[in-house]
Amino acid sequence: MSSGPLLETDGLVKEFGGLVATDDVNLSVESGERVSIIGPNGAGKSTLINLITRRLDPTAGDIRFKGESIVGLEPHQVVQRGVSKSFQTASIFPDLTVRENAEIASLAAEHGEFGLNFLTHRNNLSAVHDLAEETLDDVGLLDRADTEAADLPYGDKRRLEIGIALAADPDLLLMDEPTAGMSPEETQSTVELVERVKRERGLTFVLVEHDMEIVFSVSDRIVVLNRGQVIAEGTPDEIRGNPDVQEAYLGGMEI
Ligand SMILES: Nc1ncnc2c1ncn2[C@@H]1O[C@H](COP(=O)(O)OP(=O)(O)OP(=O)(O)O)[C@@H](O)[C@H]1O
Repeated sequence: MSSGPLLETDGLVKEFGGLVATDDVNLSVESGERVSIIGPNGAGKSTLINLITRRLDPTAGDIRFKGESIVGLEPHQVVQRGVSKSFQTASIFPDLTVRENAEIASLAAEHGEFGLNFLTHRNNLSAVHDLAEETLDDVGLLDRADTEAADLPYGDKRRLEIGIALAADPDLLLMDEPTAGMSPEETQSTVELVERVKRERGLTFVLVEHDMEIVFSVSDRIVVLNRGQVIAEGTPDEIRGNPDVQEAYLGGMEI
């Protein structure tokens, strides 16, 4: 394992037809760092995340995790290397209980493409059980462990999604708009959850988020994308007053 950044993109480009969604992005995330990616609609934030998780193939450039290129890997292999993604993905199995969902997530990270054979053995795998239990406790769902996931209220489902991502015990957690569609109360409790996990697990994360209050409260560093390019990066204080950032958001939100 190298002593360089945990995650590094090098000249990363993604084109869709004639549209350049990611334009020569050089992103670097140190272990233990919390980085938020912001930018107006269509700036390329989700594309960048999907490139890192290998849901999309880059047109050019490289992505290194722990010093090794991951561009040739399948999505599940990236998870096994230690990258988890939460939100905006249908990661929950609705017919299974909350606990089973968390256990499957830890199994999947351990074993890669999982099959039913792992499910039948899950009760013997105490490490998997313990990690799932600990994770449900972290996300405040332990008392609902035996509930079918489909029966959870919306906010709890989103917490379970975080739990599923954490149950893989990731070195890097990617979060794409964790509070989208949430009520103010659910948003508040998700922010508290992210802050607690940040504190207790010392997790490295990359967050895509429109809500500036959240971004400014949880980030060590903010990277601003506009039309696929990084136009600014810095601490929350540096970004708040940056004229290029204000310009990119003109007509959009005040930050
Ligand atoms: N699969 C795709 N095929 C074609 N164009 C795409 C595809 N995915 C994204 N795009 C385009 O790439 C650009 C960047 O989109 P992306 O979703 O990454 O932006 P974003 O910053 O996440 O936006 P938002 O804040 O609205 O979610 C947009 O112009 C979008 O229309």
